[in-house]
Amino acid sequence: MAKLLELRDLSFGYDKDGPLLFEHLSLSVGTGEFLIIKGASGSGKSTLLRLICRLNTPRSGSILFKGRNTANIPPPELRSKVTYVAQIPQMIEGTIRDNLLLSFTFAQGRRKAAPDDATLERMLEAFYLHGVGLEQSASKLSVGQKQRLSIMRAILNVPDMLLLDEPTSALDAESAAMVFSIIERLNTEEGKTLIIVTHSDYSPAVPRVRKCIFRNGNLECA
Ligand SMILES: Nc1ncnc2c1ncn2[C@@H]1O[C@H](COP(=O)(O)OP(=O)(O)OP(=O)(O)O)[C@@H](O)[C@H]1O
Repeated sequence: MAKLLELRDLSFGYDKDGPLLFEHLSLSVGTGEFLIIKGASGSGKSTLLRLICRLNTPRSGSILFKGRNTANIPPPELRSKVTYVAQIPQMIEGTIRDNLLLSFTFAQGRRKAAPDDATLERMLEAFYLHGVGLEQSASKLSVGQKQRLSIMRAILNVPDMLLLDEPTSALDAESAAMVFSIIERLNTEEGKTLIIVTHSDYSPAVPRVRKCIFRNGNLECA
């Protein structure tokens, strides 16, 4: 199986000279894998996702994406291939269309064709955002609606890998099931590699799932 992502002997702590949150952490993720990461609150799950997309910098060790050290990949380029969806959805001031097409306003995103309104509207329906118009202000949406929009925005970016941090934490059971089914299709039909942090009992119905637990600074994967 081709390695897409490799964490090698990674150590990280928030304060330069302070204690380490984890050390000697290694992980290999193959193309098309579906990783679920669980672990107690504060164990370091979000930090790990943030390290992978260069929102944090390791104290030591390296992260390789397609064999390249991510320290040498400019963040916009890396994030167009490895897209992170934060636990607390972030919207820019503007319409829902502005937010969905955000990546296409940057040089990296302009290389891809921006989807038209009809495509965006079909996607809003698929994400149970019926009645939400593209011209509407994004700031007036509920947290659960923003959470779904931020996942849509990440998918529109057409990354190789999606890092989803508790993607359904603000959703009711029905909406959560719908988001998970979309995520599973991305994996099984489009071959996207996924790493999902979740506290839910979610167990995906996909063939290449791997479950990991973050515990005492170690990532234990089945
Ligand atoms: N910006 C920061 N500065 C300093 N410490 C931080 C920062 N962000 C997180 N931490 C600390 O690092 C540890 C790991 O945080 P992280 O958010 O990665 O945990 P988590 O496993 O994702 O938790 P949760 O399940 O509650 O989201 C926690 O002790 C947290 O307080």
